[in-house]
Amino acid sequence: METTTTPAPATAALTVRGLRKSFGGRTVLTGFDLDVAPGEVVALLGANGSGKSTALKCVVGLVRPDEGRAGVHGADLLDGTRAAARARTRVAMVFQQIHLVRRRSALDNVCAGALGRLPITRSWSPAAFPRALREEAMGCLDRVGLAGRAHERVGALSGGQQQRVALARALCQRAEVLLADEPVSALDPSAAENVMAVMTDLARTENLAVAAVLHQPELARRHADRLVGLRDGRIAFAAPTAAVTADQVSALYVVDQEVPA
Ligand SMILES: Nc1ncnc2c1ncn2[C@@H]1O[C@H](COP(=O)(O)OP(=O)(O)OP(=O)(O)O)[C@@H](O)[C@H]1O
Repeated sequence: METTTTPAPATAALTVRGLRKSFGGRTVLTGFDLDVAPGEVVALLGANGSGKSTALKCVVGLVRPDEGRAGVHGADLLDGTRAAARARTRVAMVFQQIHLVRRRSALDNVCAGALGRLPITRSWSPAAFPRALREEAMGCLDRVGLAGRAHERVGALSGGQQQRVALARALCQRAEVLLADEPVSALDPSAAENVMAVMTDLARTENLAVAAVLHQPELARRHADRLVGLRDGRIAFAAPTAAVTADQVSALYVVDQEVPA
């Protein structure tokens, strides 16, 4: 398959270069580059097993890449130093399976987004969250349209609302980069559209750089500024959304197509 790429944005918040990862001798990701500018939404597309999640997990250190670099505004994320660990707090991750504490309130969960920047003695106790933080968290919930549900248990909220709480938590983390791994795959079409709209709005208004793995190409077309297509662990295309053809997207999902070595 022909690979097409366009130049990276001039000032990227997230810069990824040359990621490679193998599991048990099998290369599942190679030559992975990505740039995401502040306020930009980039969608990662590709068939099951094409390496999308591995790419995002490498960026935040959940998976250790064999090769490659990643940085946020020039600060290295992966060099193993304490500075890199600090830099990783500038990157938030939202998953398909929502990682919230269901028995805690939405507000407490959003406050928890700030744990990485609070003194280490703070415990996971709502009473320990400073008033200023609770006010900030309330503002974050307001940004995703859930201020009115702040004191409800997360477990009582719908999947779409929970995903919006997860986005509010990322805001409270004061993240500059948001990586979302299939954030709407478990949602019905209307909730998926709503969560994508909230995420895109946050990118624009909070200057967040967003990279999202999506399984719905049409949703990606409606919300993303650029599309990155992965096939068999390699980038097949990376271009502004309008420049990517339907055939290029379809080719990502063709099962038995021969791929040049
Ligand atoms: N921890 C692991 N150990 C071994 N193999 C793994 C591991 N994580 C991922 N893989 C393999 O790496 C390949 C890429 O997986 P990855 O989850 O990145 O794909 P994906 O594009 O996100 O797929 P999906 O859309 O199904 O989530 C797959 O073949 C997968 O089985």
